[in-house]
Amino acid sequence: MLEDTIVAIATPLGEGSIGVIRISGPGAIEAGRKVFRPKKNINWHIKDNYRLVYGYIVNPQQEEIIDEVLLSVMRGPHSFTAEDVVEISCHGGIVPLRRVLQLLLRQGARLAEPGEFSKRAFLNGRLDLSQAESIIDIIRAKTDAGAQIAMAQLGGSLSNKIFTLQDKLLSLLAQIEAVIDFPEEDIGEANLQEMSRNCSEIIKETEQLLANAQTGKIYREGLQTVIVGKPNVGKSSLLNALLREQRAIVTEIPGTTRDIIEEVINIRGIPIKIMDTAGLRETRDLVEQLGVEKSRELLNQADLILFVLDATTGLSAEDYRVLELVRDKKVILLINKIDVASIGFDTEALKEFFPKSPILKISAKKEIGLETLEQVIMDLILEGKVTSTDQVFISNTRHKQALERSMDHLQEALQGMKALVPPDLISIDIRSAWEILGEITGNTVGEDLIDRIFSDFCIGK
Ligand SMILES: Nc1nc2c(c(=O)[nH]1)N(C=O)[C@@H](CNc1ccc(C(=O)N[C@@H](CCC(=O)O)C(=O)O)cc1)CN2
Ligand SMILES: Nc1nc2c(ncn2[C@@H]2O[C@H](COP(=O)(O)OP(=O)(O)OP(=O)(O)O)[C@@H](O)[C@H]2O)c(=O)[nH]1
Ligand SMILES: [Mg+2]
Repeated sequence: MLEDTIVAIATPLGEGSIGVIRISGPGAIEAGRKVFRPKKNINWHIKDNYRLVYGYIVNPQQEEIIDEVLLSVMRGPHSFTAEDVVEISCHGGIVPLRRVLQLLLRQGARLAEPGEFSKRAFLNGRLDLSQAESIIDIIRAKTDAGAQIAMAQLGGSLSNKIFTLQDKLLSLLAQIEAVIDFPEEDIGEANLQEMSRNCSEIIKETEQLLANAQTGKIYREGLQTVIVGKPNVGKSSLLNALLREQRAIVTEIPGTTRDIIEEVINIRGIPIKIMDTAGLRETRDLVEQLGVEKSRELLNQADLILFVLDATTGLSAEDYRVLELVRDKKVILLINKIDVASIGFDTEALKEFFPKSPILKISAKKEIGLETLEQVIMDLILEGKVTSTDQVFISNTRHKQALERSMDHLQEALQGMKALVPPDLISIDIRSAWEILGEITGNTVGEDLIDRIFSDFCIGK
């Protein structure tokens, strides 16, 4: 157990109906006792946890009433941090909260670092690392589905999966160690086959987890969508139409947009981060050049490209140059300005270039075809999969990378078995795979990583 007592304002600073201050640690109850005057005389050492008591926060030196509050005591280990916790619900304004906080700091509590309550819950074994990380995902969830996935993770869905994989790795390791311990016994063919089978099984399960990582990430972080195309095709008009707001400047002059304009829209529950970019072309204008450069960089990180073409001009060499840049991306081709289009657009040529990409005819200006576009975006994101949010989702890049590294070792081990590599070498890979999986739940991580993860949390969390 940690020795010091921490305190923080747990609710956002601003005008609210109530604001909560949370104290945790061995001195929490003592600190609370010194500043709280219950309205009715109660025995402070009440045994019933979770009782809400009405009273006042009083500056003990001056007998000055600072706020009218409700206070609760949660004795460790039956609390969020597994330590003694006191919560004070004040009136939700900056001044009462700050004054109560100051008062508690004078009683020997220290200001909590960001994420320190959750970190204590982790260090005290109430939550593992992936569960603790899910808390921040719940807070930052942008949609219902995102929150649901994070809640499942808080419930231990991912941890359980990882523990199962780790168990299987340990069994495999035991098999291999047996061979190492008794080197005189040849690794029989049957034995070897079973080890390979078990290893392949674990690889398959890891693959399955990784397979939905992309969808998980989208639910968690939203979909990075970039609108691209040559100048003047109507990219900014499209952004405005999707936002239903005149956000970006639209003119008939090619090269209007220079900076990246970023907004989030909500398409049927999935957060879509839409970025309007400078039209891609060779240019002598320095400012425009920088914009073009930024657009190109953005393309690499994009999950989805909305490629805008101009129906009034038809396909040009310039279009092809830009199309070339997004060849290996998820692309939706939009033929814009169909409200005035006179030229027949050669969609066959486009289809050849992008056989898998949907082609839609729209008018950003007249708002034609936008609903279809939203539907197509949804279909493309979910890839026709009916995603039920109760499967185990990998949504966090840290978890995904750990799985991938673990996978590398598993592949190496499997190859080793097939190539009759000495078993002690194979066991090193299996051990590494096991250890890396432990980074997800936190049973094999260093202090540095733990500090880094929790410092990303908000203050008071
Ligand atoms: N006021 C308040 N609301 C809150 C929190 C909090 O700390 N304070 N939470 C914080 O983020 C979340 C709730 N999380 C919590 C998780 C565990 C325990 C807890 O006391 N667990 C004990 C007792 C369980 C039981 O009664 O069975 C335990 O696990 O031993 C409390 C809150 C959201 N709402
Ligand atoms: N008729 C018609 N005109 C459109 C449509 N969409 C855009 N325009 C016009 O096309 C011109 C360019 O529109 P923008 O949205 O600024 O084009 P852009 O692709 O953002 O241009 P840059 O920022 O310069 O790359 C403007 O005059 C728009 O009004 C459309 O669907 N129909
Ligand atoms: Mg523009």
